[in-house]
Amino acid sequence: MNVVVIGAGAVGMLTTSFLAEAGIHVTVAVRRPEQAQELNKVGLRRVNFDGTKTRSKVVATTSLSTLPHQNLAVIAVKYGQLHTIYEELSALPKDIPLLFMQNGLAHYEEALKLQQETIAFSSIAFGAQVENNTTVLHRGQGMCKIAIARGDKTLFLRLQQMVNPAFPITLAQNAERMLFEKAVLNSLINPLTSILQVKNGELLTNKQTFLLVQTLYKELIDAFPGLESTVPFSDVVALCEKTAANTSSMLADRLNGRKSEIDTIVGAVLRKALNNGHTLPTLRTFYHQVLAIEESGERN
Ligand SMILES: NC(=O)C1=CN([C@@H]2O[C@H](COP(=O)(O)OP(=O)(O)OC[C@H]3O[C@@H](n4cnc5c(N)ncnc54)[C@H](OP(=O)(O)O)[C@@H]3O)[C@@H](O)[C@H]2O)C=CC1
Ligand SMILES: CC(C)(CO)C(=O)C(=O)O
Repeated sequence: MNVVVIGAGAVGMLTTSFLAEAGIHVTVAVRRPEQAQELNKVGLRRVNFDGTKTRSKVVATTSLSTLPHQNLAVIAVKYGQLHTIYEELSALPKDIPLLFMQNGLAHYEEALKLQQETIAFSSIAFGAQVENNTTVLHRGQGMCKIAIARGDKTLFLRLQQMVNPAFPITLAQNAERMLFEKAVLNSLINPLTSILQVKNGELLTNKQTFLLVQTLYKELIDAFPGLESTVPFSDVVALCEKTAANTSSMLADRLNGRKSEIDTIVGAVLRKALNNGHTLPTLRTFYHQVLAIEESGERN
């Protein structure tokens, strides 16, 4: 099987590493020539939770259009970078399934406008952190849920059987609902970790942050009837525990002076709640705090 992964950041490198380990021929499409050169020269290194290292041989390119036919394209750039690749994605053959790995909700409608026959989305409950151009840290084992919004699921069933138990894949039914539930989890974790500059695990171990997570959760379940049964509080705790050592993607953005995904994650949840007549004052405060930090242009 030939798979191209677009974007060799935290999620892209981790996914590439596990796919390559399963015997899949993976090409990574990156935007910086120096990253492509390094990956082609030394391969991709994954540091596992126990400190062991796994090295995979991958092919890296900066040109998506010159690739031979692929069985799947995995899109692992951030939401804010998607607009830079939509044109290239539309130029890919219609029969190449596309798998979008972003957190948040805004990409859902946009991706479905592409011409490809099979469009799938994922909801990731693992942690990944970039160490350098060729090294990724696996920072918490968790499920990669895939939901096929349109098209054929055969390829994803094959993928599910091929990969490593350390990178479990499960198929979900309703892509939009799956993304919403993940956006709720991210709304509980990401803004707080970014504002307070703490790793995910500290949200549980610090009594004050735990209280804030509980307050946010209460607000969310009041606004969305039924949410308590599909995203029980125990899932929030489990995600923080499993990714305890991870720097959330929103904190990673802050530390690297990049614009975060606050609007596609928290902004989207706030807008949905407002449609139900709920303003979510605590979450709204954190939303504006993250935006204010970004607007200040701070550099760490
Ligand atoms: N990190 C995590 O633990 C988790 C992240 N997620 C989600 O996964 C998605 C990806 O996040 P993450 O991996 O952390 O982000 P990163 O910033 O680590 O990676 C994004 C990568 O995309 C690359 N990129 C940007 N534009 C292009 C382009 N035009 N062509 C090729 N590559 C490009 C960037 O390249 P460059 O290095 O050159 O800037 C960067 O390497 C996000 O939506 C995030 O919310 C979900 C769960 C966990
Ligand atoms: C799974 C989790 C919470 C891992 O940190 C994540 O989705 C993120 O960082 O964006």
